[in-house]
Amino acid sequence: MAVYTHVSAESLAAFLSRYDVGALVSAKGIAEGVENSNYMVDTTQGRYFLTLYEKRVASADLPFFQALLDRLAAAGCPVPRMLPDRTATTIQTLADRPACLIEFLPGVSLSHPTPAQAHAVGAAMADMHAAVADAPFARPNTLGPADWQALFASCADQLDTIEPGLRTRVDRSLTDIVARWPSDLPRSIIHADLFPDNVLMLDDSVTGLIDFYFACTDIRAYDVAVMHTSWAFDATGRRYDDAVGAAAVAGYCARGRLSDAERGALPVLARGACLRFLLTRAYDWIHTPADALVTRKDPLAYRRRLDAYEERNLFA
Ligand SMILES: Nc1ncnc2c1ncn2[C@@H]1O[C@H](COP(=O)(O)OP(=O)(O)OP(=O)(O)O)[C@@H](O)[C@H]1O
Ligand SMILES: N[C@@H](CCO)C(=O)O
Repeated sequence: MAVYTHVSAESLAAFLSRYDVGALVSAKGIAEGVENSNYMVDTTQGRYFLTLYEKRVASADLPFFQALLDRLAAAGCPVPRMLPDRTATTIQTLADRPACLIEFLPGVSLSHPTPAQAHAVGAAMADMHAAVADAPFARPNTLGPADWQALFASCADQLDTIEPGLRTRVDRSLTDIVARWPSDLPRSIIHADLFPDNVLMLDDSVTGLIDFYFACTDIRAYDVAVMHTSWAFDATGRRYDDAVGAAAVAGYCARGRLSDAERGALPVLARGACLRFLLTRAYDWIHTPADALVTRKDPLAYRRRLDAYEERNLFA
């Protein structure tokens, strides 16, 4: 359960009193998620989402996320805006953490998406990219290829405790992927983490794109690759669903465009995505304190995906 920071009812009521959102009725820690502490907050006027930002979100980046969400919402993308209080302050401090009150969106995250649902998500990603095409703000990717070596070094000694041979396995792919990483593909602001648990859906419609806290300026097709790695496999990374993977890419191309060069790069971009999530999951696996109320995500689910992308071209 991702509640690292506990907020007392008294401090939450005082926090809410800065907003025109009514009075606190109830608040519940949200079990999903591993990065931040999240609460679903009900007031006398409605339902809101409260996020306290933890380790991987730098408070200096919050104005970027706020501007991005405002821009996407203005363009009609289904994203939750960060709400301003009565003094127009959006980024607050609560329980010694940066914190924001956020719009609550309807929908549920899928565990077993169908091709039609994956198609809808691909299309929503293309709309998102179009909405930020000329955005006047940017953020570097702090979990891109230039960072993987340091991330690897920070957990290399313990990787074999997760699975014998994992250190050598990761090292081999890391060197090869970084050497092949494309440098000339179109870049834009990307979500960089559009997993099924970061998309809310009702039937085949996308009702929410959430969790933009890894959004950054990077290779646009990398976003498509991240989506493919997370939507086209089951949670364990053992079972690949070609129809779902193909539908996600087709949905993207129905509303956006992938050049031949972007398409040709998808296999190496997907391998890079696998490495990124394998490494952050491994880091968390090793460093999450035993008493943290969080379910650690399995790094091996991404080692298996990495194997699959290295065995054959899943975009052919
Ligand atoms: N604005 C929102 N409206 C409704 N539900 C939301 C909203 N934001 C998040 N949720 C719900 O809360 C869950 C956790 O949120 P989120 O994914 O942002 O957490 P996180 O800790 O940043 O996690 P992770 O990076 O692991 O995905 C989501 O899976 C979703 O069910
Ligand atoms: N979506 C990521 C968590 C954010 O880094 C994962 O499933 O590993």
